[in-house]
Amino acid sequence: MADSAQVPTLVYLVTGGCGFLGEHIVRMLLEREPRLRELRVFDLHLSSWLEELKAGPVQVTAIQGDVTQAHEVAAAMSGSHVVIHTAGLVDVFGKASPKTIHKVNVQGTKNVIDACVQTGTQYLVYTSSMEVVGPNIKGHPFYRGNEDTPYEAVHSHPYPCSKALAEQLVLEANGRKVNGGLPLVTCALRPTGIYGEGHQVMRDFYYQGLRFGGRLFRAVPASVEHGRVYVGNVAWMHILVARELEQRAALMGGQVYFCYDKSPYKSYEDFNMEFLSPCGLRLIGAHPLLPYWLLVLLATLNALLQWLLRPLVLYTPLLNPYTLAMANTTFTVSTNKAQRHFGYKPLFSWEESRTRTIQWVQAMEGSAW
Ligand SMILES: NC(=O)c1ccc[n+]([C@@H]2O[C@H](COP(=O)([O-])OP(=O)(O)OC[C@H]3O[C@@H](n4cnc5c(N)ncnc54)[C@H](O)[C@@H]3O)[C@@H](O)[C@H]2O)c1
Ligand SMILES: CC(C)CCC[C@@H](C)[C@H]1CC[C@H]2[C@@H]3[C@H](O)C=C4C[C@@H](O)CC[C@]4(C)[C@H]3CC[C@]12C
Repeated sequence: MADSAQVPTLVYLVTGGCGFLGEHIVRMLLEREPRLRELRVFDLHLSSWLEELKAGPVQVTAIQGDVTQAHEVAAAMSGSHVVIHTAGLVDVFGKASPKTIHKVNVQGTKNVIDACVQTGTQYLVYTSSMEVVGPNIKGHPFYRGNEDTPYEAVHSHPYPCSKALAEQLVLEANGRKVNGGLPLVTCALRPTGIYGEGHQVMRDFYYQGLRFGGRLFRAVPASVEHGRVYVGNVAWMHILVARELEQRAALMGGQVYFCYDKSPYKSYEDFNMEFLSPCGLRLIGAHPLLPYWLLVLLATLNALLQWLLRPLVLYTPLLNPYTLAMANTTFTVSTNKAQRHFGYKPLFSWEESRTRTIQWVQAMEGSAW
């Protein structure tokens, strides 16, 4: 990569750049990567906010494309120095078929790697997921673990299976020769549950609360800790990794990093209430209102209904056996690997992350605020 602080020379491509995380990465790159000459935003669905970014000093190129189409990926990537591959099908609710999830997340990632090789793009940052590790199907807790903590990573759900396979492809591709003879340098970032402005599941919980007269009902014990990380800090980690991969290729190439910040360890619901309480919602119950066996029954019923109704309508409630197991299994990380390897420190404090997220909820349409 060229090294001039004055003359912007670099071309970045962000796949999935119009998604929840992708938008934060795109906006932050424009604000905080002075070496950027062109930013290519590749997504299946292009958002209208991209237009306003085109007025800035960096050339922003919007590319409507599909990662499952190898030729579209290669055409978009030609001449780029760095690719941040964040496009993915995030589905644990049964909206898409297992085959589609595999195609987008695994074949899509393979196409990105092949396009790097074909076009000579040397640096690849992949957005993986904590789910590559767990929670596993046995519900084993992962308590304040790090990248080296032993854990039996066994999955059955299509989403974590696809993320694990894709991550493996990315890590194995490290060191492959790209067009021109230089080695490909790859690494994978594993966010825990991301929150912040634009988070769809938070939006769903908020509207569900409004429908129940400003109340949400506790379903998960407060003692179960669920790892969460602010979207701005996840975006910042991607930008730092992309920036440092060249200089620290030997150290960082082929590595995985959990995404972390100072967000507190809490249960999924208690954590959400950090934002939803100041917006007028209440979480009812110090303990789960329904016994666990009944929740399992309801989740199973939902899964059955989803299957029965599939020919007529897509029924995709938040509660299903997989989401229940996720919310009920402690999974938290405690690590400083990203700081040691590339100097990461969270850009946003917990207080800033919280304030920004609250302001976003308060600005939502139909807000009780
Ligand atoms: N949201 C989380 O809590 C979380 C946690 C860990 C990891 N991740 C990972 O982060 C990445 C981004 O997730 P997100 O929450 O922003 O999801 P998102 O759905 O908001 O964004 C994904 C983007 O990818 C695009 N996309 C989907 N299929 C595509 C295709 N075939 N071709 C091109 N673009 C396509 C979508 O249009 C969307 O803009 C994903 O890879 C996901 O696995 C998310
Ligand atoms: C008991 C129910 C009422 C509560 C349901 C909550 C459920 C919708 C939440 C709980 C945990 C959430 C997942 C977790 O934060 C991590 C990830 C990893 C990421 O790669 C994609 C999103 C995902 C699966 C979250 C989805 C929503 C979950 C399952």
